[in-house]
Amino acid sequence: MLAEWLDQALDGRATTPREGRLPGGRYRLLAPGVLELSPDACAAEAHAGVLSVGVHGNETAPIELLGAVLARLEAGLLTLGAPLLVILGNPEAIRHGERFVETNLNRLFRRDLDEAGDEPDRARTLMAAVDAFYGRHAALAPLHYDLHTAIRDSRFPRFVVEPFGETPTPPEQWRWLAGADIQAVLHQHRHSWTFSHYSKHYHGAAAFTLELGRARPFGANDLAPLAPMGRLLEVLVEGRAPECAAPAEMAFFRAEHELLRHDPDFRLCFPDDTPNFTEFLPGTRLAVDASAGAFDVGETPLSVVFPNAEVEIGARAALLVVPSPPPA
Ligand SMILES: O=C(O)CCC(=O)N[C@@H](CCC(=O)O)C(=O)O
Ligand SMILES: [Zn+2]
Repeated sequence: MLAEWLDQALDGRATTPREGRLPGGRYRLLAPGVLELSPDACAAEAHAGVLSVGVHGNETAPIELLGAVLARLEAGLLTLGAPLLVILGNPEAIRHGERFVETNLNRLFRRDLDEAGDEPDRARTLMAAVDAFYGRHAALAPLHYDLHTAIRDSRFPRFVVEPFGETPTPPEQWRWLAGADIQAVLHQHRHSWTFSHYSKHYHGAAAFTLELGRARPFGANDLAPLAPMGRLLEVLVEGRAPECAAPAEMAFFRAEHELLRHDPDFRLCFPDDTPNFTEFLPGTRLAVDASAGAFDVGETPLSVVFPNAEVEIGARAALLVVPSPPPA
């Protein structure tokens, strides 16, 4: 049923029963592509976990990875031990194989959102589902992993973005992520209104955007490097303690500056296929924008993450980051 749910959410069918049993608990379909799993009893390490995939429709590896975890649960190889909200972010964009249909869903997660349209409506549905889920499980620590893949290669193929926010990330998260073979962490320096930021900002959740390799179409993903991440998802399903590794095995960065596209003629001054975390030396010209002028690297070298000159006007065209010490 659970693996079918993914297929059905994608092709618009709704033949799956809206609720039923699974090993260790029950499932309930709350909205298209939004499924709550409720255990009969919570295991000792249970969190109230939100697992989202497909917020960008062309990022398919996380959908395959989560689908495999749900299939193992359904087959009785796992036993549900924690409440989970499983979300297929933007089914329409996934059907099109596109990052988004009209506008980038992953910039819309704010309570004062007043835009009209399918993606803003989807953001409102998902925010309401997350609010209700954390409200139902207020006794458990809130957690949100929003799984993505990146447009470009990366010096660190598997990395996480820690959203900006007041709530400190629980230290065990760094050990879990290192244990799941995440290679780098990027601390955001300002509000970004992404889905993971929503859970951290409004609910104090331990929340991350996880970048799990490069975006490829369904069937073209190599899931082997994601096996440790798959194991982390499985222990979250079971409410067990994850494998841990030393946080210092990961490289840490913090965002120093955000390049915004102000003008239709905005351009980046480095090749399109420049991998994430490529470092540029002082004096290097990184961008030219007819409205905002040129941006040159100052006295400190800067590394570029998520470069994309084709974003909407006013949106982030790249993050510029510097190394930072691992958390104490
Ligand atoms: O590879 C890229 O340029 C984009 C990959 C992606 O979708 N990244 C997320 C990061 C969200 C965050 O900053 O937490 C995004 O841009 O939405
Ligand atoms: Zn993405």
